[in-house]
Amino acid sequence: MTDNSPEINKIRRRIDIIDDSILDLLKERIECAKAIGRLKDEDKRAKWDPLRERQIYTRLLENNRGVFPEQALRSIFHEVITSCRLSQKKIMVAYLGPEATFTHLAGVKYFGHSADFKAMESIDEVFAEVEKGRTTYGIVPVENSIEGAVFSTLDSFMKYRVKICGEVRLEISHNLVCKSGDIADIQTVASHAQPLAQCREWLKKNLPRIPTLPVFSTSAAAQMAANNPNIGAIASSLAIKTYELQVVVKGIEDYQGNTTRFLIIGSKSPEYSGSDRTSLLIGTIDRPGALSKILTVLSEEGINLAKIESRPIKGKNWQYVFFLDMMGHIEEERIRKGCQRIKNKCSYFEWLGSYPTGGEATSDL
Ligand SMILES: O=C(O)C(=O)C[C@]1(C(=O)O)C=C[C@@H](O)C=C1
Repeated sequence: MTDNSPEINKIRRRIDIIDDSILDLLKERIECAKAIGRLKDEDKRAKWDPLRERQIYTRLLENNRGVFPEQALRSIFHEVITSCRLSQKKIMVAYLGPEATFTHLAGVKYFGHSADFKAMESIDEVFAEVEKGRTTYGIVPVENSIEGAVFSTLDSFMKYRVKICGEVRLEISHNLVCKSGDIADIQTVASHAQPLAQCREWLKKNLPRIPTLPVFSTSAAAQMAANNPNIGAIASSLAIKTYELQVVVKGIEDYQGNTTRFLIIGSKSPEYSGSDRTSLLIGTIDRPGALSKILTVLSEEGINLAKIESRPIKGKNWQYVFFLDMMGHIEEERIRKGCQRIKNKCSYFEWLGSYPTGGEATSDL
């Protein structure tokens, strides 16, 4: 028992009353959300309303006027709103497992702690799970700021019928871990191919004679390290706790600000939110200048192209598809018109979805 001054005890009683009021208000809020959920059911309307959610954050941050730490305020209301949304409709999210991968971390960041998560063994299986309707959503990595595109994700869009529903950015820091925490015990470094590539220079300099072993996820590597004292793993901070490992060296990535962008996939894209991205998958007609004609449409319609990526079509040598990301929502006239004009100039056209932009990358959870 600490011996507190009467002043401290008085303020603590005040804090207890405030916490109880916050809890009462949270209970009242979730009941309101459930009531809206029932009304939306009657009208067969989507539960998720990204525009309304964005308005809530904007209003609260404005009213806060910088008093409560902004990032913390966002995180608190993110948990509150996702929990209210989940009270209207339970969701299950498939992710590239096992537990504690960076994709799992990104999923928790996006959907909050109240969602149910299901670990899959490959990106392909995450897509299959969503397409078959066995989970409401899936989350997959799509690009890294250092290594570029995640090809298996792009290729899966050609194979499965799913829609993009959202995006989330996570700043990634890699840790070298092993069972003892002693670098001298490490005879092999295991990880997913991307983290191994992102730490290539560090490994070459600090562990020059130690072979690397690519495995299907950072968590699989962490699991191997937990079972074998001579295996080091490059893994997330969540994996250290989950698999009871010791940190050898923190932050071994070759470049700072290493950020991965993840996509949320589902059966239906959300409505206009006021700050959206639209993704397309197109095949161009094999004619000189075909791609430049498409880019001209974008500039004529005043559409901002955020990204373009090409992928070879499997089984058709030297033929390519393009993944295009543009700023705006398909419900906006200029995007709808731009897409229609692009469609007329393509051999293949698929709208992959329009969804709220992910904002700043953060590593906090
Ligand atoms: O306002 C609504 O439409 C709600 O369903 C409530 C609520 C919320 O908790 O504030 C929950 C889900 C929606 O995505 C938006 C907001």
